[in-house]
Amino acid sequence: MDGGGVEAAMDGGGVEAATTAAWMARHRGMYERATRHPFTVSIRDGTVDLSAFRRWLGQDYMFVKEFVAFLASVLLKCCRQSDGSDMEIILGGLASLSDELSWFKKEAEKWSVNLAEVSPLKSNTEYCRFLQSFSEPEISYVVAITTFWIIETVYQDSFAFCIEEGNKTPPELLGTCQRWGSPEFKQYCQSLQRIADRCLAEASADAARSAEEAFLRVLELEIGFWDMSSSRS
Ligand SMILES: Cc1ncc(CN)c(N)n1
Repeated sequence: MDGGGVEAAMDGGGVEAATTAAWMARHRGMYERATRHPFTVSIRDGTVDLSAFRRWLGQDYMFVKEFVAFLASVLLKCCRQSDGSDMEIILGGLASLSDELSWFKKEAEKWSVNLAEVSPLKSNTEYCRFLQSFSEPEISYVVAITTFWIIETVYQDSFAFCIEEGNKTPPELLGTCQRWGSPEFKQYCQSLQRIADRCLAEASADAARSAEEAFLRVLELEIGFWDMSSSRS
C-alpha cells in the first residue's frame, strides 16, 4: 500500500480501519462494475438471455475446476506461512467445492449443457492463468487469502442482489442465486475478510501493495468473465 493507501485505511482518529473496507471504498466504481454487472442485473430483472446463462454455466464449471487447484495452493500457503489457525476455514471452502462441482453437473443436465464439449473462452483462460500463478511459492499467503476473499465476495454480492427484495429473477434461476447469495455464504465471505484484514494488518507495505493489486486484478477479471458470459470474448 502506498502513502495514500495508508491514509485511506485510517479513520478520522488515526486508528487503522479494516484495509479491505478501505480498498472497497477507494475502488468503489470497479467493485460496482463487478458486482452490478449487466449480466447479473439481467438475472435480477428477469430479462436474462438464457443462452448467455448457459454459456456462463459451462464456463464457470471449468473455472471451478481450476479454482480447486487455486484453493489447494492457498491452503498450502496457509499451512506453510501462517500459524495455521485459518486452516479449518480454508479447508471448509475447499471441501464445499466437491458439492459445487456436483451442482454444476446437475444444473448442466437441466439446461442441456454438454460439459464435455465446453472449452474455455478467452476471458476464462486468462482468469484461470491468473489462478494458476498462485502455485508459485513466491506469492505470499496474504496475497493469496485476499485474492480468495474477493473472488468469493464478488459472487456473493452479485447473486445476493438477485434475491434481494424487488427481484424478478426467473424461478428456475433462484437456486443458482441462492447458492452464492445465501446468508450462510455471506458469513463465510465475512470470515475470509476478517482473515484477510488480520493478515494485511501484519503485512509489510510491499505485501499489502501486492494484495491490493491482486484485489484490483480480480475485479477486472470478474468483469471480463461476466462480459464473456453475456457475449463472446
Ligand atoms: C468466475 C467466478 N468467480 C467466483 C466464483 C465463486 N467461487 C466462481 N464460481 N466463478
